[in-house]
Amino acid sequence: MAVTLDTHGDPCPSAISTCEVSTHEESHKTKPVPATIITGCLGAGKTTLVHYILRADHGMKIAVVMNEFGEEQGLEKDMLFQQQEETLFSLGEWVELANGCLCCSVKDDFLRALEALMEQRRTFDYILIETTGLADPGPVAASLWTDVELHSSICLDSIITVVDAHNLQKQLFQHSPCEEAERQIAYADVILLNKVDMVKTTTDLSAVETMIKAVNSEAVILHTQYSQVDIKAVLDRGVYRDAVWSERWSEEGDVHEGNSAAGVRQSKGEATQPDGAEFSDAGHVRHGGHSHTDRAGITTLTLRTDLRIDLERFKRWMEDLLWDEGDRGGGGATRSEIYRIKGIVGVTSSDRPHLVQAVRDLYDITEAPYGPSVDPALNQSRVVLIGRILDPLALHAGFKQCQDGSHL
Ligand SMILES: Nc1nc2c(ncn2[C@@H]2O[C@H](COP(=O)(O)OP(=O)(O)OP(=O)(O)O)[C@@H](O)[C@H]2O)c(=O)[nH]1
Repeated sequence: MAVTLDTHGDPCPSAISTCEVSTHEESHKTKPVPATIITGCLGAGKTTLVHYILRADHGMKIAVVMNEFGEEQGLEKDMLFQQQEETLFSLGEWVELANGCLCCSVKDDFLRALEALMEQRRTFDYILIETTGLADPGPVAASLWTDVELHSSICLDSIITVVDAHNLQKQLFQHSPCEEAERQIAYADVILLNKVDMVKTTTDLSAVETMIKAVNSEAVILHTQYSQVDIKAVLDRGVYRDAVWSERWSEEGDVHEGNSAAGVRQSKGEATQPDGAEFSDAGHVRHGGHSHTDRAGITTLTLRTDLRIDLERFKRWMEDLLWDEGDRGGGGATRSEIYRIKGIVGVTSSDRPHLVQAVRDLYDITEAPYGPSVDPALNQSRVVLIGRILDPLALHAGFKQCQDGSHL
């Protein structure tokens, strides 16, 4: 179906097709496949939600499109499969998009990936699109509508924003806010107010809810722990089935190419740090530098080693990174700000890989229950740091001090 565009380039409401969830028995050729966008700040619980949906008993095969920062590529999938005893029964396809945020620099890749995915449409009934924590969901949603080819085969179902109840206040108001937190809330049809277990009092929780409502009073707000939610609340909501969506987005000025706030911010943030630095440390720490520089100056740095990690030293290093407010790693004003850490590390005390997670000041290191994986890539420890003012030399040096002499 061709999309009729109005004078602003927005599809006319009358041109929007309806969609229903298809099943294997029904024709995959004719019905558009519903797609839900899952967005939310770094570490809010988006992947936890994707995993939860993949394990749930909804009878659908799900294709997952995951947008990660370049050097994170493969890590989420490895972490997922380290934690699952069996293949996830509802996983249809898994697509990863790296090297940027799909709301801006990988938008073309995103559309191409969706087109390629649709060639496999018999293998799934539903699409989940997980954005990076820094994505603006507006352009992502808009591109699902404005791509003529895709529009006939995929229909946007809803936008789910996962909010970290423990960190929202910092993300919205502190000196280094998650720039997109507000937009992600603004676009949400459903907000999972997640990590409620980490909020001490009901008064604190109400305050967080008030902050959300100040940005978006229309969205359905659901309180969750580990993103556990009634599946019907997040899949096949059909929010955009009859939605007059163009009014909403044209008012916010996001759909027009070359005129969007996202486009302006994208150019501002490029190359704020030197890229591609290669580090060699007796052949063990093999790669450094970073790949993606975010619009807000947020970068990623991947640390790798094929030496085993001393867990106690590693924990101390993490605590220094996450908790030390003092003069560490370059000192004073240039101190790194770490928002998110993910990793898989081989440790001296166990043959199983350990999964590392940190969100701002909280971290968690757990032994993988079903490892070690046969994946040769896991003969290497990988720790991905996402933050601002990352100092590669200081961080590599700190990571090196956690390493033991023995190889993985
Ligand atoms: N205490 C607590 N921890 C949670 C909850 N939900 C998720 N987590 C933990 O928070 C960490 C981050 O969760 P993820 O699902 O990876 O977050 P994400 O939004 O996908 O993170 P990015 O992809 O980096 O933006 C993990 O260690 C989760 O186990 C929750 O409700 N309570």
